[in-house]
Amino acid sequence: MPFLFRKTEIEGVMIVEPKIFGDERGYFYETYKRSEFSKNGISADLDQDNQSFSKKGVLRGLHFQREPYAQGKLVRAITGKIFDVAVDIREDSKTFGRYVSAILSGENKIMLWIPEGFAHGFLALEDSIVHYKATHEYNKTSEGGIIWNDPDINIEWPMDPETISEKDMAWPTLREFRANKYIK
Ligand SMILES: Cc1cn([C@H]2C[C@H](O)[C@@H](COP(=O)(O)OP(=O)(O)O[C@H]3O[C@H](C)C(=O)[C@H](O)[C@H]3O)O2)c(=O)[nH]c1=O
Repeated sequence: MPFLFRKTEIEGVMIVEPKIFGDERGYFYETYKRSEFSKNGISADLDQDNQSFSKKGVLRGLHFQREPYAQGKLVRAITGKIFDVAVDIREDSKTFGRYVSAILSGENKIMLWIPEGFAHGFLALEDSIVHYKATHEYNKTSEGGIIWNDPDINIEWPMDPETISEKDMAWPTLREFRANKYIK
């Protein structure tokens, strides 16, 4: 079994633990396998790969793309350590506005699967290189965001962020986002 899939407290969000093959040279492991992921209900249509480097203390997010460009994401830290967060913004979800967090690191090699309909962000607990696969390609005009310290979501970040982009500081709260969505 090359992967162990574990459910989380939010329907659809999965922790994925790869099987690491270590030997005297180092290690090898599969980071994605269409057949295994599809069997476990994870989309096979991963259209884009991303990689970003974040210095310790950088917070990126909380981002999403609106339909029909909503992105499911398979996130992992290649090096360093991040506090990864997925916020359920699926209007009809019983866990709307709730979040799941996971520590992803080069050391633990754990991946987080985040389905479409979530806002995603992370805080770099160390200098970190993050790689993620996404189910739709980047579509700038459909980009949206929620402010990282939304009081209703109340994410318990493990440390205060040191660097947040101007764009990320300007996102609305989830409550404001929902209200604006219904203003025609
Ligand atoms: C996301 C993206 C960005 N870009 C360009 C646009 C900007 O000129 C530059 C930096 O983009 P941005 O500041 O949005 O990068 P992040 O803050 O890391 O955004 C990501 O952060 C959180 C954690 C996510 O989950 C999203 O995938 C993504 O929004 O890369 C592209 O060319 N393609 C892309 O797919």
